[in-house]
Amino acid sequence: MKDAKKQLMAGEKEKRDKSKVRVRDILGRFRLFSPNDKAKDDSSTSSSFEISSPYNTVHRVHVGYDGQKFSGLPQPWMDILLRDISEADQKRNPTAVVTALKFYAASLKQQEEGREKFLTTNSVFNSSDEEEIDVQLTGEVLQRLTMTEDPCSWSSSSISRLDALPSSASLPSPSSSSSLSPAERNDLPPISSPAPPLPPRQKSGHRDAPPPPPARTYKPSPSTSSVNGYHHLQQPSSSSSTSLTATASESSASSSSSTITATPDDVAVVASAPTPVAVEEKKTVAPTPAPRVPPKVPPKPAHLKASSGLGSPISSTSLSTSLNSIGTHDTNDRSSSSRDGRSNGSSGIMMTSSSNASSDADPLASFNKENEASNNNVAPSVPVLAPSTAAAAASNKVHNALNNNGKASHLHHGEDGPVRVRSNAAKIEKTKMSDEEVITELRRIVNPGNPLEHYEVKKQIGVGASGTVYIARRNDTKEIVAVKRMAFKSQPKKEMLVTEIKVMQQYTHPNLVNYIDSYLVEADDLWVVMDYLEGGNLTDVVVKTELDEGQIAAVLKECLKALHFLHSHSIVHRDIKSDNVLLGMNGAVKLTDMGFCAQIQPGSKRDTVVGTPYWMSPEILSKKKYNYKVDIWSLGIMALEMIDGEPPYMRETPMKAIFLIAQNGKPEIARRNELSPELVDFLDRCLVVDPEERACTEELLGHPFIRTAKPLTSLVPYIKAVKELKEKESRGK
Ligand SMILES: Nc1ncnc2c1ncn2[C@@H]1O[C@H](COP(=O)(O)OP(=O)(O)OP(=O)(O)O)[C@@H](O)[C@H]1O
Repeated sequence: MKDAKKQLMAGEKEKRDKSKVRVRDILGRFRLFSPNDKAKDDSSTSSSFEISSPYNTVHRVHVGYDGQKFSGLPQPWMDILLRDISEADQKRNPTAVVTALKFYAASLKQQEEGREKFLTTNSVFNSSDEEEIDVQLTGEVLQRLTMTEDPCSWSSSSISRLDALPSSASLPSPSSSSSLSPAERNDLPPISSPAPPLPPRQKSGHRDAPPPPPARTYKPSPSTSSVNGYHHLQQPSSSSSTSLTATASESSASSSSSTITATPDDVAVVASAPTPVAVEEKKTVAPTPAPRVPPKVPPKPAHLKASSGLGSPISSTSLSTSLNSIGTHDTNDRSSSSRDGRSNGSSGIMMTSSSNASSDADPLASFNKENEASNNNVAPSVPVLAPSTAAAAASNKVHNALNNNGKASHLHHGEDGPVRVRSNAAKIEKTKMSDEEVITELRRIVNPGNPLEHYEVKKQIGVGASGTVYIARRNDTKEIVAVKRMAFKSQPKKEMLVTEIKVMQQYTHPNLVNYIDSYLVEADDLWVVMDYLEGGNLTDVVVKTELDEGQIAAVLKECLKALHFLHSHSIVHRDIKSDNVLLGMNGAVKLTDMGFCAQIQPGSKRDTVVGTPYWMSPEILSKKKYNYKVDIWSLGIMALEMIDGEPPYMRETPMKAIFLIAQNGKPEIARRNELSPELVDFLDRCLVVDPEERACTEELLGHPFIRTAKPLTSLVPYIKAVKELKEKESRGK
């Protein structure tokens, strides 16, 4: 290995001397990223755990925690948990374990659907699909957790939920609401003791550390047999749990639950009967609890005050709260909830997952809304078809969803004339569009005709999760473009592709990869034609070379300009990482991959889990409400990528990485002492756990570190060197 590296280095020495490109002495991550290696790596990491994939199935895993260790997990999960997170660590921070388990559960869902993006360094699809996977903690777990860890870590999660509570709501939380969770303790060490030290990330040598997990292609371990404790329960998709209300036994660990208690995040602690039955929990009416003194509810943030009506309470009879139910908050039938948040005689606490943003479950909803709103300084709205078309039906669906989102009432025409009906009295319609509707919508936004009449496809340049990217030449102008071709019908998240095209069509900026055309050939072969960025992606550069601080500042400045543009149009990118930064041979730096973009109305927040674990902000991982500040966190992680060649915890398994992010919050800056104070401060402003305290694009664009940016041309020798190295590598194969 060392010899090969020496040879490679020698071969490039001459050029490097000339261009002074500092080549990184680590190639592992890059190699793992090669599409050819993908299948190999996947197969090497897969084991024998297989889960069938019935439609509309709820998988529920009831997890117990006795203060010492987790129980009730299927054995393969337990094996992975023990392999990745030591018992001591589990004990130290069970909440972080739960966060990791939630992601693991979601990864199984992804696996069932044949998607392999989850728990890899590739992007994670949003969690609206994950609502049907459910990890529930049972028994004494809440009580134990609140006793064994910092009790305030639970309540801090509740704080974010409390934002949406009616101010009169009481919260009989066992813990104080004033303290911060581990994840919120910015700049402080983890709760009880520090996390296990990370492997040192020296420039050279750290790749020779103990064998790392397959970094870019991690896949959860499968098993050949069905597993204990893993239930498949048929349930209509529309009835997926969306309540954030959670219940727990209050005092007696062995008795059935008698008190409704708010729990952290979306963690459902179902009735503490020894063997709870998942689906029935929704129908259970908890006995009326003894009155409890409500703790002080933190003041509601100003941006939520005006929208209390949006936080339509969810019935406490919806006891089953999915760990993965976020992002589905508009699908509940809230008709049974009364105004004060109580229902069916239950005196449980009502919490709502509704944010005052539109649904995350359907990114189109917000987009269509945006289209309808006049946004003249950006781009023309997408035209609306006649109501008789399927597109109009889809559009109506979106309208219904928006109306039913608690934002508007509508007129009901009864015998005695129109009656204004409260929006939350109407049945909420699930906003998810059918495949047919999505295709109709797609047809509406793509160019008509055959792309082969306009473009000549030259050669393949890359393979992504959703399709293959080619170089092509435009017949009329002879311009070289990139074409991404996707088999649309087999895409797991068709709406996201439509979203991506819409974002690209509507928002053009010098620091975004610009859209040129799109076509749908024979209802399946989707072409998206865009700028060709010959320099490839930033990942290749950060893995193979070491940029200096001036160059790092130059890249960050360009990314910040793109983010500033997106954020000022209320768009959050949600998947910022080096893989999604493309480079031109002239040093141009452009953001790509708009599939996860979402519209966030100013002042509002979202809660769908979207992104790529290693780059994800703590608030996304812990399923709190978030806003555009998530991009700033990810940008900080990307800065660390440029410094170290990889994001923090990259050498850990994804499960452990999620645990560590949830536990530690802000990552350790391994080479802090080697960095300029300006760069350290820049990182410190991006990697702030509390998003309210985290810098915005405006602040960062004026940051002293960004002012040290070198000209973009300084990147050119690096981009060229990497291209040559890659070509050499592919010739050697
Ligand atoms: N406009 C472009 N110009 C040059 N190279 C590109 C362009 N778009 C993508 N690529 C390259 O093609 C490869 C595949 O890109 P793609 O966007 O499909 O990857 P992905 O992000 O993994 O997939 P997906 O977007 O489907 O999740 C990557 O190496 C990327 O750098």
